[in-house]
Amino acid sequence: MIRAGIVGGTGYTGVELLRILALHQEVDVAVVTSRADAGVRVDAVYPSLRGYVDAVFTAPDVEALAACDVVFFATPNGTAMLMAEQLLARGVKVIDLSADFRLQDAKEWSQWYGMEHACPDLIGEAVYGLPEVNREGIKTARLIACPGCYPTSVQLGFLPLLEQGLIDADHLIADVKSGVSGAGRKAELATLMSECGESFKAYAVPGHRHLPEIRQGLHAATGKPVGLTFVPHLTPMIRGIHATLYGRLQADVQDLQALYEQRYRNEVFVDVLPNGAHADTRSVRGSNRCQIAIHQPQGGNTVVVLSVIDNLVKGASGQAVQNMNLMFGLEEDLGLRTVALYP
Ligand SMILES: NC(=O)C1=CN([C@@H]2O[C@H](COP(=O)(O)OP(=O)(O)OC[C@H]3O[C@@H](n4cnc5c(N)ncnc54)[C@H](OP(=O)(O)O)[C@@H]3O)[C@@H](O)[C@H]2O)C=CC1
Ligand SMILES: CC(=O)N[C@@H](CCC(=O)OP(=O)(O)O)C(=O)O
Repeated sequence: MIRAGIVGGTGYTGVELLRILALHQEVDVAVVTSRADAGVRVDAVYPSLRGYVDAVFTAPDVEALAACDVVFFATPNGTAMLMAEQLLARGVKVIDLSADFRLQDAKEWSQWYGMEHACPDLIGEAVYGLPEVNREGIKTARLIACPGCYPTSVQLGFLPLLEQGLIDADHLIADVKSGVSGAGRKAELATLMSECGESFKAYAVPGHRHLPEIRQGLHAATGKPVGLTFVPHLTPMIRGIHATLYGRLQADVQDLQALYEQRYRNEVFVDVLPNGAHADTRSVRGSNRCQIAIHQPQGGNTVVVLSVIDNLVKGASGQAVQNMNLMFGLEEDLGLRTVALYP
């Protein structure tokens, strides 16, 4: 059995990791941390896990975590980078759900995240955990930087077109909506029901910290810097990301549908919907799938891609477990064979 540790087990991505790993036949959750709930049983905080997780929250402690085979960081940005080096030195694999190792340029990371990086030397070693792009690198990695939720939906949606050079990479638009669990479990005015319920708004239009991450991934796909307008929105739903992506075709493409089906034909977690479909977040809720629909309105030269994920699953904890499966030579979908909750 793989001994797993979770730092930040009381947060939304932490409890989602617990939900998935509770039924993963190759994993034993050995350590789960919370500073606020140290000493409290996991199933006392989350009764949904009664009978599935027999563990008590402990304060984060490198010695206890070093006894694990793999440690997931489901913590705010700036936390994993303080412990990753020590754990790696002790032979522990690290899967970081936060943004600490996502950007390859430490200076750019500091500008967007407003802090100095604690271990810039490790950034080059980290493998960006998007299996549909980096599967081979993930298999041999010691340190995984899990993609952000918005970046997962946007990259999977744009990749087939950019890899083939079919759209103008200087003028990409990603208009993306997120449910409120994307903001985490901590109390915040903006995510109170009376603030965000019955309402809908864009935010961070001048620049969101996922912009450089998306640009980095799309640059790698197309081989040159991309021009991207990314506008995130907060919607009054709990889970889900809906990305509406726009690109200007610069070549005559016979069959966009076939292009997407071909690109993702071997991807168990990317589902290209039939021609003319409209993807909805409800159909991926609780599952590790990204569903994609492709449109070319009125046969013009603008392509519209709809890409949906559950931010807590394919956008975070499910993708983290997908990465773990690859790192440990397991079947990629072990523990992740779930059908979305509906309605
Ligand atoms: N929510 C989402 O949809 C997604 C989130 N992410 C990223 O995943 C990470 C976790 O997000 P989320 O679960 O939403 O966050 P939450 O705010 O819901 O949970 C954070 C967790 O981290 C713990 N924690 C906070 N500060 C520290 C610290 N300094 N040291 C150790 N533990 C700490 C908290 O417990 P305690 O304070 O008791 O220790 C809590 O368990 C973030 O980096 C987020 O950006 C990525 C993709 C999607
Ligand atoms: C709705 C909402 O508030 N979403 C978050 C996305 C946070 C997130 O998941 O951030 P990382 O992927 O970088 O860790 C935000 O915009 O800050």
